[in-house]
Amino acid sequence: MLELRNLCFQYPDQSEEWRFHFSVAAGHCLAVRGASGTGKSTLLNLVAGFLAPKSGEILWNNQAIHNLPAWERPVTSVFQEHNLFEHLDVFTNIGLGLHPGMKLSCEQKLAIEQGLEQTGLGGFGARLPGELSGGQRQRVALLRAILRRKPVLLLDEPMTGLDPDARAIIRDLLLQEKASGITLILASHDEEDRKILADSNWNL
Ligand SMILES: Nc1ncnc2c1ncn2[C@@H]1O[C@H](COP(=O)(O)OP(=O)(O)OP(=O)(O)O)[C@@H](O)[C@H]1O
Repeated sequence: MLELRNLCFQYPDQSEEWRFHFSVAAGHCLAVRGASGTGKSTLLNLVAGFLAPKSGEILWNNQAIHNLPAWERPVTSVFQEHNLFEHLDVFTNIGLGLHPGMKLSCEQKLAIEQGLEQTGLGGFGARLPGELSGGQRQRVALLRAILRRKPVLLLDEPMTGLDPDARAIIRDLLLQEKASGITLILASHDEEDRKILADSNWNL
């Protein structure tokens, strides 16, 4: 279970203060709702470890994780800026998420190939990100996050720019992740996505 206990955050020199207090069970999805600028990305950045809280705790299975650096947390994220390496092909972009030196097992290589097929990107492994559409880049970023197999997946508007077919593929993928026990936090403006994926909501 992921738990935020009285987590308090404020940007330096800003008056607004956020307070988060909720829990999400393993295999469940919490949707974060709120208008633009209300703090959805801020919340995800706190859980990911890219921002430090003023006070409060983040726990994973009752162990405090808020003092751990981002790379040691049981968390992976897909943010709006896809953060793909532009000079590396799709396969390498995904592979580097699994092993920073690209020392991949046969199973991992197979999982990347299968993931590409499953997300409609079969045969795209050798392309550079600049040779993909926005929606295709989004799928690569999602696949990279999913294949890292971290217990918590943070998603900031993961469906933005996807056509209905790609959207359905990604929704199915995320439902599969939930069914396999992955915990999701989803920031999304889209009510249908939230309806299909979320088990609970946090309103900002
Ligand atoms: N680094 C920062 N320093 C100061 N203020 C910031 C910083 N980043 C974001 N903010 C402010 O914090 C508030 C929340 O921003 P955040 O990006 O979390 O909103 P959001 O709900 O994700 O918005 P959107 O839906 O538009 O992505 C906004 O008012 C924003 O201007």
